[in-house]
Amino acid sequence: MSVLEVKGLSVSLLRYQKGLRRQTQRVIDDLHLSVDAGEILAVAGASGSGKSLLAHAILGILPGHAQVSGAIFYRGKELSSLRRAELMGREIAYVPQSVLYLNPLMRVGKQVRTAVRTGDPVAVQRAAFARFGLSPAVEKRYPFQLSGGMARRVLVSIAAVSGANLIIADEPTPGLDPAVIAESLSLFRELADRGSAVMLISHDIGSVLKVADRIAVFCAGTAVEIARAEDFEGNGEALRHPYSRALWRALPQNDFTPAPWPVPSSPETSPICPFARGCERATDACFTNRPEPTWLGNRMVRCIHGS
Ligand SMILES: Nc1ncnc2c1ncn2[C@@H]1O[C@H](COP(=O)(O)OP(=O)(O)OP(=O)(O)O)[C@@H](O)[C@H]1O
Ligand code: NI
Repeated sequence: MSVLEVKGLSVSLLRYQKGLRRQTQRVIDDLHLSVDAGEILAVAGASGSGKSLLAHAILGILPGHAQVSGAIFYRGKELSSLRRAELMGREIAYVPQSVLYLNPLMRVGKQVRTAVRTGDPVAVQRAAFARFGLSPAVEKRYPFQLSGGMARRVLVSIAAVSGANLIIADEPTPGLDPAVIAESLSLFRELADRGSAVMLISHDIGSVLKVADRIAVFCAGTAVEIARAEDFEGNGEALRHPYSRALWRALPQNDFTPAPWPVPSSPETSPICPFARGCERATDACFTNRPEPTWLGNRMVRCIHGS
C-alpha cells in the first residue's frame, strides 16, 4: 500500500480579472500519483505548472476559495481535515517553498527542537545544524536575523529531525551553495532509505534525478508521465511522453535542445490532448479525446501513442 495516493485531483481557483470580475481557473487537472515507503518521487515541471498547489492540496492549505475534487489517501485512508491536523508535524512533514513559514516569534533552534520526535531535542537539533553548516550561534536567532539560505537550511533541519513517514519538500534547495544542495538531497535519500515516503518538488529535473526513484513530469496542472529515474538517459528513448523527452533534451547536459512546439501553460478546457497541436505523433484521435492515464506497474503515461 502506498503511503500517499492522489486520485483524480482537480483544483480550481478564483482569479480577479479587471475590476471586480472573477473567473475560475483550473490549476490542477485530474492528477493521479502515489508515493511508496522508501522512495523519492520527484515532481518536476515548469514554473507555474501547479507543483506547489499540489503540495498545498495534500497538506490542506489551499486558499479558502479553492474548489477541490478527487481524493487524497494517506496509508490507505482518505485524508480528512481532522486526520490531517493530527498527522501534520508528526507523521507528515512539510518543507515549504517559502521561508516565511517559519514562526517569526520563536528562536529557530527551538522551532527545530519542537519537531524532534526521538532522542534529546537539544542534541538532535545541534546535530542537524552541524550537518547543514549552521553554527551553534544560529540557534538563538529569530527568522528575520537569518539569510534566505540559512532559513532554508533550518526548514530542512525540521524535516530531518521529524522522523515523519511522509515528507513533502517544495523546492528545498534554491539559493543554497552546491555543497549544501548535495547535503540536502542526500538527506532526503537517507530519509527514504530509512523508510519514509518523500515527495520532492522541483523545477530542476537535473538535480532531483540524482536522488529520486521516480519522476512525475508535471505540465499544465497534471502529471503527463511518471517514469523511473533510469529512464532519463541517452536521447530519452525510454521516456514515453513527448513532453518528458523535450524536458530531458532541454537540459544543459543534453545541449539545451528546445521543445519543438509551444508548451501548454494551464489545463486545457477542451477535450483534446493538450499537446496535440504541435506534436509530431498526433493523429485524429488526439484531437477528439483527452488521454487517460495508462499504468505500467508504477509508471504512467498520458499519451495514446506512449504505451
Ligand atoms: N492563491 C492563488 N490564487 C490564484 N492563483 C494562484 C494562487 N496560487 C497559485 N496560483 C496560480 O496557479 C498556478 C500554479 O501555481 P504553483 O505555485 O502551484 O506553480 P509551481 O509549479 O509551484 O511554480 P514554481 O516552480 O514557480 O514554484 C500559477 O498559474 C499561479 O499563478
Ligand atoms: Ni512552487
